[in-house]
Amino acid sequence: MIDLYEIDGFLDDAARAEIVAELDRIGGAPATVLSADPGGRVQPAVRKTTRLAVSPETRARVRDTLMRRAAEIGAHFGVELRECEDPQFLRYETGDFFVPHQDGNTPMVYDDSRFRRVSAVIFLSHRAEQDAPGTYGGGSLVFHGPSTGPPVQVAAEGRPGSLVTFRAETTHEVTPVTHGVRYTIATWFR
Ligand SMILES: O=C(O)CCC(=O)C(=O)O
Ligand SMILES: [Fe+2]
Repeated sequence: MIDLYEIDGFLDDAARAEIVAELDRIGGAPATVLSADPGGRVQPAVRKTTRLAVSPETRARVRDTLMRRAAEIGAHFGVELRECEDPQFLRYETGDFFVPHQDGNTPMVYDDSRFRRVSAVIFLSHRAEQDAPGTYGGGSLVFHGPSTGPPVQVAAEGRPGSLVTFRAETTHEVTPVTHGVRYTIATWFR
């Protein structure tokens, strides 16, 4: 079973629109992209997305909103969540993706990610089959069931302003974006 805990309207529409406007502004200025390589792309075979450097106020605002729901989210997963990492603001353009991976709490990797208990993704953009301004296509956040069982795949609804949380060891991917720009915020509760 894939255990997802979703909160619709996690960000109200005014807050969501303000964040999108800020991301649109930053997205046009490649110099502000946080990344090791000059193009702002990391490990292109694994992941193609851009992390945007938003203002400290916006980061703090999103983090506060997340922490206000930490007890509720932790109760769902039966774990105590004390803190969350600095939220990452992600921009996926046409062709961008993130291959199946786990965010943490997995025996495969022994690094700081092992302290991640619950992953959280906030959806900011409108999804639409047809290419229309302000929408994106493709870019589904798809969860995969345990490799020991029959193949199970579940896609998040991804309504704008909604939050989806899942155990950090749950395998998930973002399928390639086919048109438009997809913005999400990702963070991890510990
Ligand atoms: O953008 C998303 O929907 C998910 C991002 C993700 O999986 C990650 O940053 O680890
Ligand atoms: Fe992830």
